[in-house]
Amino acid sequence: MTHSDQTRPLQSRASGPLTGKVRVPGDKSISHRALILGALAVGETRISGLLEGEDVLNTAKSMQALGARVERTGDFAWKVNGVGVAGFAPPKAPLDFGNSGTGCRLVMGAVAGCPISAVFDGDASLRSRPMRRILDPLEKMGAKVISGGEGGRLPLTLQGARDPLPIVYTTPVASAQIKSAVLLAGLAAPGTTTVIETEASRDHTELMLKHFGADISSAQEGTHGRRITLKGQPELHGATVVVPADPSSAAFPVVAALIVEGSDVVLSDVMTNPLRTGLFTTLREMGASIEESEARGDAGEPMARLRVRASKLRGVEVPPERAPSMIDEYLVLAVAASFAEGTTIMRGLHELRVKESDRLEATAAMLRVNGVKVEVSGDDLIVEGRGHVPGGGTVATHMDHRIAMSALVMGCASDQPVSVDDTAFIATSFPDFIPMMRSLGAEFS
Ligand SMILES: O=C(O)C1=C[C@@H](OP(=O)(O)O)[C@@H](O)[C@H](O)C1
Ligand SMILES: C=C(OP(=O)(O)O)C(=O)O
Repeated sequence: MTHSDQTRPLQSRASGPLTGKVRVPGDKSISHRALILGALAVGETRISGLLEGEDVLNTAKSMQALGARVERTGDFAWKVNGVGVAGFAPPKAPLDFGNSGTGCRLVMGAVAGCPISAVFDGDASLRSRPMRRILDPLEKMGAKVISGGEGGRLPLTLQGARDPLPIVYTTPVASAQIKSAVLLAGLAAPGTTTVIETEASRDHTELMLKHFGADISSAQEGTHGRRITLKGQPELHGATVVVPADPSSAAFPVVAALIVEGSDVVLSDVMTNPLRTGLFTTLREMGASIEESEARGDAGEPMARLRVRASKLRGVEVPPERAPSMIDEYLVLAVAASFAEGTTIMRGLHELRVKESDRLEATAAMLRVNGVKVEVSGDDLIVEGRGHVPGGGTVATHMDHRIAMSALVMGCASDQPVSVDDTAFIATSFPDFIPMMRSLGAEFS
């Protein structure tokens, strides 16, 4: 899906208490993986609660272009009939992943294990993001880059391996996308593919591979790392996947409820995989009232109901080893930190520089233009909280959904309204964000 070129500005102003019960959309990481594994399995996969955001819809289209049958059977309900491991057919046209790093990089891994070539492309944001980190291990496994931009940038043509080799690979940065690309290519290789990460990243690929019948195991490596071992050439069977609500999307109403006085908001079915909940841990350390109940799980992914009540927050120091478990949440944490009393120091954020935008600089700019004192020091972000935010600024979103949503959350409680230049990219991950926030009482106009 190509993104609409029309920009959609919006303003957010302080409202009365936010109240109500909502279910944010399905988890983006799990939605991509359900479609990809469904396409690599034999038989039928049924997915409920799929995120119908642009990023995931682009992955669905790419699976179809590679030969799987992908059908929408109802609201958030999808059916995939797969082609089997290494069974992708050559796509007739370039695969367009729009704004989505996850879709593009995971599908590169899956294509690398098939004897086909495919053109990978995306929007201006995705074209600027590094792909060498994916291509390096895939080339070791036998895939080849036929053509591509500088530093392996999109658009590029990848030729998959006829006889993929299993490898032992240590990821150079904590990245579930790198890990997943290697594991998906490793499905087609004979023998054992091993990925070692010195800091554990989200493990949805491992959990879902197991759910689809792969022989995969994971062991502790050092203090914070993991060693993942996958036996190649399994027969993956179609499965039923229930997608829990996305904690990275829940982050926005959670922070809004914390900073708007008198708020009391309930979020159902939020995924609570510990490799995704660093934001909730940090907010609790800051004094946030976030109560968890109705804990349950499906296919190894835990979920719970969260009740969030407005809270007085204080500044904290966030250690660098927590970064992988909240990598997409620092923008909205910086908003919470702006409303806290005292300094919040977030350490080890180098990976934020290579997301949909340079999120380290973009977050600092979002705060600065709204009167918050903030500093970027190397890879650290330092926010001086003063208990209130002046607001009054216009935030540049840089084709980045999470900047747009964070800025709108900031405006929910700032002294003056906060404007954003473009909300269009919110549709990549949280298409109902604006109406859902309004249903809780937010004033967006
Ligand atoms: O694997 C995934 O689903 C994701 C991994 C993370 O990226 P990295 O692997 O680049 O850290 C995260 O930022 C992204 O939103 C989703
Ligand atoms: C970084 C993100 O996604 P992706 O890498 O898939 O574009 C995100 O959703 O914040």
